[in-house]
Amino acid sequence: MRAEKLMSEVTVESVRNALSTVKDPATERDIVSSRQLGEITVGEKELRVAVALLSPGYPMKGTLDASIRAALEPFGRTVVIDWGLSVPRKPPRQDLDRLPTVKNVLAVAAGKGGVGKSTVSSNLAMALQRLGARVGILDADIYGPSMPKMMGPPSRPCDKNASGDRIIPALHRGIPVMSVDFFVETGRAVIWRGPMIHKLLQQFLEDVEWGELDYLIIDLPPGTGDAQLSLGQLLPITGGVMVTTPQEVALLDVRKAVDMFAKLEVPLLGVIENMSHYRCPSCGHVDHIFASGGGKRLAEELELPLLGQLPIDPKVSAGGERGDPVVHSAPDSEHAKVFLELAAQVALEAAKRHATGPKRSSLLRTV
Ligand SMILES: Nc1ncnc2c1ncn2[C@@H]1O[C@H](COP(=O)(O)OP(=O)(O)OP(=O)(O)O)[C@@H](O)[C@H]1O
Repeated sequence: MRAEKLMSEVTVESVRNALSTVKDPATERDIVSSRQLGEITVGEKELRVAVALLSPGYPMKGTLDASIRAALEPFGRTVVIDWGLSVPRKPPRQDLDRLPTVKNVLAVAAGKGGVGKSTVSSNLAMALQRLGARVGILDADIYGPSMPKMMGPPSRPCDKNASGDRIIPALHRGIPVMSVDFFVETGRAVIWRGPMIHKLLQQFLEDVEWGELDYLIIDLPPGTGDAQLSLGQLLPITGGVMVTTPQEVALLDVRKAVDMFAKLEVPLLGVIENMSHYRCPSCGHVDHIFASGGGKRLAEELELPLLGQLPIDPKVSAGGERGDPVVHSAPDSEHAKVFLELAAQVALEAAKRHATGPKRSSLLRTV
């Protein structure tokens, strides 16, 4: 009798009510008010619900799946969940909305040069794309642009639009890329003062047809210079990720870079430790060539997540040299898996940032 009564009450509304108790584990918000719940279809024997995940490769999908099934269990029907992806957008800010079609801006930074920031940027972009997100890359490393080389030959070069008033970015492996490299003769040095860098970056943001993107990844120059200052002023950055190697000498410079982000009021999403260790392919022995645990200690000190620890791997550097990031050249390899997990963590932290009320970059005045 009880079961019959319950059966007769299965409506779209009752299913929605049941799901309003389900919280997304990343944000702690219920999936109805956060608009993650889509279409509900009530069948004779089946309940079908569409649910959007907030980040690609969402690491807590299993927990959310179990909560939804538990909430719908009393209806006594087979539950089918159609998963989708709906990356939340950075909060609109009229005065700084230079990129209305871009949902999130992620800045990849490093305290010092050569720690693998560009390697991380290129593989992070490829990994987010592989996980289903729409991604672009802005190479803001004005003095040492390496993104076009690392991403391989373009399928479409950077060009002007038909009316000549907008820039169409180059397309590398399906990813729109803008870089100063497109405008400087090979082998020539860029010797620019701060105002010129500011103007160029402003153009890269305002005059480029980026299209609809979930994430625009900015490959920053190392250290604390003009490009960081300009970007902090020009647009709201969802978050920065700090790439470091494990040794103390690299960490000293990271702390300065972290301080700059704080002054620019750009939130940091976490720390990535690159060249964390080397695993011998023959015997499996793990060597910590550049000391061990520095990234973890730094993350703890800054109270930030350690987003990933990337091993030293000749395939990773060979991929960069060849212009074929390992996530693209060997997508099912162990090395690619590390980058895919890292990308999922970065995207998760960006999504959480929206739920917990992001800080906004305003700055410059207070620097
Ligand atoms: N995990 C890794 N395993 C092996 N080689 C790596 C790894 N990460 C980076 N490299 C290599 O280290 C060198 C420096 O990397 P990359 O150019 O990405 O550093 P960067 O921090 O962007 O440098 P820059 O100061 O020029 O901006 C490159 O030759 C790259 O291929």
